[in-house]
Amino acid sequence: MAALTRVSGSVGLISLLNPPVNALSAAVRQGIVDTVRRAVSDPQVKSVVICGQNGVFCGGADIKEFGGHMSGPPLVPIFNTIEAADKPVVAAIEGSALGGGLELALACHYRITQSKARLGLPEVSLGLLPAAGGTQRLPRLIGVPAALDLITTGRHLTGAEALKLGIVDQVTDQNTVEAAVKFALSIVGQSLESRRISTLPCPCPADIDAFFEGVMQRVKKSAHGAIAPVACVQAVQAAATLPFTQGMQREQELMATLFGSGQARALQYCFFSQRVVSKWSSPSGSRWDTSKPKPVTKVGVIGLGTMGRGITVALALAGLSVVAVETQQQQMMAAQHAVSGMLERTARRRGVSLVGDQIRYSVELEAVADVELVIEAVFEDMALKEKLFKQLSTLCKADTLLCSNTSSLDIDHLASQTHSPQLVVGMHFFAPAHVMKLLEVVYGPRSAPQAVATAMELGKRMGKVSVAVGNCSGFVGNRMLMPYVEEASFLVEEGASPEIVDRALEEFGFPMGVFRMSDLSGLDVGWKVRKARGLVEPGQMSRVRQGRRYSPLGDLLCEQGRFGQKTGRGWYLYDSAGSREAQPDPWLQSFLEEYRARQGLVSRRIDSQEVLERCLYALINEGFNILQEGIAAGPEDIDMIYVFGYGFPRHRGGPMFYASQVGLAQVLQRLEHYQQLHPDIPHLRPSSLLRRLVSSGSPRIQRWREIIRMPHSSL
Ligand SMILES: CC/C=C\CC(=O)SCCNC(=O)CCNC(=O)[C@H](O)C(C)(C)COP(=O)(O)OP(=O)(O)OC[C@H]1O[C@@H](n2cnc3c(N)ncnc32)[C@H](O)[C@@H]1OP(=O)(O)O
Repeated sequence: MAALTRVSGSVGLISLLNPPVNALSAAVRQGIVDTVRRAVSDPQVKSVVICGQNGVFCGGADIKEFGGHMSGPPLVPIFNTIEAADKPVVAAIEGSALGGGLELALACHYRITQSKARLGLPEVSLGLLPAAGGTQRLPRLIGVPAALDLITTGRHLTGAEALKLGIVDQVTDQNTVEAAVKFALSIVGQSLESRRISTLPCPCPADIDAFFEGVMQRVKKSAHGAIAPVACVQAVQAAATLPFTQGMQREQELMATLFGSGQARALQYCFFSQRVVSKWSSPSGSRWDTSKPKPVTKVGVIGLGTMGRGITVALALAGLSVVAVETQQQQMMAAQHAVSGMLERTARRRGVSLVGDQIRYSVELEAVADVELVIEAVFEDMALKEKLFKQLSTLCKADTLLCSNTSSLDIDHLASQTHSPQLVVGMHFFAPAHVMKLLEVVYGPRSAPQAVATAMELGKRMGKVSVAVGNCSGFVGNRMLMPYVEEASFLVEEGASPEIVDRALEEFGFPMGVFRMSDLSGLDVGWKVRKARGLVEPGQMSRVRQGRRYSPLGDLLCEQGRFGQKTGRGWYLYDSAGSREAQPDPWLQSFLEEYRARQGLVSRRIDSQEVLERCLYALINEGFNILQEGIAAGPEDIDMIYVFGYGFPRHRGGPMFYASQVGLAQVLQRLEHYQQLHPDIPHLRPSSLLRRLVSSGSPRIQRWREIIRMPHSSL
């Protein structure tokens, strides 16, 4: 798993051999031990270069090994041996040097990198910390603030950025291994004293205690309950305050705590789930590996409201040509101005040059006649969309893909308006579309595999996590959201306040609770949807509609003009329209008291456990229904939708993984309990798939797909 050859007479070239990313599996670690020993003891070898096979240096520790019994030599002594070698060792970094891969490079005496290579310590995103000396060597090399930034965020740097920070010694656009070999030849015989990072003092800010106190406060606030970022700060603090050996001990202790935690398991599940969802399949048998995407260079976007603007920006940033269409000149000009501003800000933040000249604006629908793919982003109005799809089907090229950004409408119905229903899919983006990572790609029974593959591929090019899902009202994300939001309203009817509900959900790890989120996105959005479904009865307070329990609270607030942040009042009170500082509203409290009195509801004390169980288990239960119906191919699809689109805390793995950790039997038992108390709430009725999984012994989540596919009685 690692090979040693002698090149240019005296350079020992060690190549890591573990495709695709040369992860540091037990065999690779053993290979490094053996090859380093041979290189160091060979008198003909005067210097050493370590590289990775196939243009990738090393993707870090083998994450697959984390779940089982770890065997083979540990990394820390291997890296210490490399650093202590009396011959210069040079890391030749191509592709990626991540996690243990970068720690290996930091143990070398010199680092040479390709300019486009990706370097970083992303362990925090796996619920871990860089525990092969990364938290102790990096601050010594580049100083505490810069190291903290990289270690607590896990962000990747390019080779060029790494040079600026002082992580690498040289960047090359030529053959990196050849450059490293040449460099290794040039440094033979030079002192290595100053090149052993573990021996360097750690450059620290002046008032170190105050500095770490401030950092810890910031990190805790943005971690939303994740423990790894906090442990990363503690480990770097050890580098700043302790000698190297003691710092390493502290690093190991902190790692041991993280390693066994449920959070690390959840985050590692997310890592693999993100890759699982890219390998999509549909019940019709089409699959990612048998469906070839169509090449797309030019995309039309119809409707330049908030969503259309964000989609236009995301497409332009991905290097595609865009034809952006609005109906009126004035709206088009306003959109053009807004898009330019968004592009400018994003380009500045990402440090890339400005793009924008590949966007053409028009008020004529015919402008999209020659594009390969259209994304419709007009108002959520079926009649309007029907008309548009009919027009597009006539004016676009025969093989143009027609996609809708609808968040809940029937894709199949839209497809039936066109001459080629097989070329219609949903591309459901999340606001702001140029920022949010999630894309739901919605296929109908008639969607061609190539149409799905093309939308998935386009999403990938736009940097999205694309998840293929079946067609149903609300698809996966919004369909599951409905019971979650409804439960929150029922709890408020029964005695909770919006603050109690939101606090419980925020302590669980959501960046915002239901009501703060509703105020942010606008209460009128859900009101419109409920009106379209015939649920709204103006001025009425009845709590049963369409044969099931209904909370009219949201409608009543809208009738008062309380639309949330934009009107300065919603579930909370704001200083002014548009302000973000939510305050509890005494008016709302009296309104709720009066409402409960008129409904004959006796307010009771509701604790955070009930909030979590009722909101989350209702959401999870709908997830099981979705799995059972084949709308989502597996629990990973649902979890990635919730993590990337709905702020579900990543360190909990997503709703379905969370359910598996709580225990399916427990989830079932609590749903049964609440269903008995609230027989008029259908979404608390346990899904038959949940029952089936429990009666199959609650298998590991990785086995659910298999059980879902097994033929079963519907009784
Ligand atoms: C004592 C502890 C010391 C150190 C701790 C660590 O090092 S933890 C690991 C830290 N490293 C990472 O987090 C890097 C993870 N990998 C990536 O970010 C990307 O895979 C990478 C390297 C940038 C390559 O991206 P690319 O898009 O080219 O490929 P993809 O992500 O699809 O990966 C290809 C397949 O390789 C598998 N894989 C990647 N990294 C690892 C890894 N570190 N361990 C095990 N397996 C890894 C990945 O799952 C893909 O597998 P597949 O079966 O094809 O889906």
